[in-house]
Amino acid sequence: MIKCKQLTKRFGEFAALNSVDLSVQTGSIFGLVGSNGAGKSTLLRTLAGVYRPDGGEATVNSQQVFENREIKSKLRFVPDELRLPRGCTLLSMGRQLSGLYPAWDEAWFTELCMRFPVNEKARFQTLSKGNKRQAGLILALASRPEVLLLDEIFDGLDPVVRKLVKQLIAQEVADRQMTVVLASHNLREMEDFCDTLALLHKGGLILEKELDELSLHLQRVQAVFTQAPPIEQLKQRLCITTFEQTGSLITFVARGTREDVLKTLDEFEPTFKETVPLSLEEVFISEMEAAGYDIDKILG
Ligand SMILES: Nc1ncnc2c1ncn2[C@@H]1O[C@H](COP(=O)(O)OP(=O)(O)OP(=O)(O)O)[C@@H](O)[C@H]1O
Repeated sequence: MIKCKQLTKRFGEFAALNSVDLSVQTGSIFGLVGSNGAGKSTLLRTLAGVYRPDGGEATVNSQQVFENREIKSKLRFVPDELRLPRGCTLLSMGRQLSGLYPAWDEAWFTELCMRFPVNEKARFQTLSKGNKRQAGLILALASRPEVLLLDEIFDGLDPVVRKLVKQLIAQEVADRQMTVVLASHNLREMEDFCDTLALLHKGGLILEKELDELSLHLQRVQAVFTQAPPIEQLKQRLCITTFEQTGSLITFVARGTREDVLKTLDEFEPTFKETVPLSLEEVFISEMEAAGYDIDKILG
């Protein structure tokens, strides 16, 4: 399990991470979202042991990560801009890393090089941005890490490769209980992939929820009434987060299970009712507004 307790990281006087508490279950995929400068990369780098915390702690399996060789050998971090020594290729890097990571799997490395459309013999500097990312991920996966930390891994990848990346990671999580933390700006990308999502803002964690919990407890409902319903009473009976009325059609988002919300709505005798799925972005926006945050200022 990964844990951050009151984790703080400063650059000079500026706190890029400010007393962050979070835990990531072993064998889960944890998504970090937030606007530019929220602290996502700093959090990943601190979890990877690149930065020493200035306060609190970051642990993997109850051990501090910073300057801990044993933990670091089980963990791989793929930064958003991977830099490798001049002149090296994916193949030559693989040879070097095979001696450094005890769990390195050469057969898996060869298979990954075949499955990704990247030239393993080309000089790394000459690869495209997307191919560099793929190379970084191949090197990380081939070392069979227990913990995989990914910064904007989907950026610059085409849809076919994005799907392959998701498949491979999901397979490693299912087969070996690998734990994944990934940062992204793109909520939609995380929607069908993460078990838990956390939102960082100005170095603080403002929301952390399991995806099932997020989507099961908010319903968007459309309903039609022959006679205007008592709106205030309806709002009181249902825990409504957003409400709109266009003629006889009302649309609202309410908290609760689908069954409970529709049952309560029946008391007002609509002539028509249906629930419409909410996107993860909409769920997040409702949750943020409920927590008193101005979403436009946060997600930019
Ligand atoms: N090495 C550094 N020195 C000084 N300030 C830094 C350093 N690294 C990050 N910061 C600052 O810390 C804050 C958080 O940066 P970080 O890169 O973690 O954000 P982010 O959420 O990953 O942003 P983005 O989505 O733009 O990549 C920013 O204000 C950034 O300018």
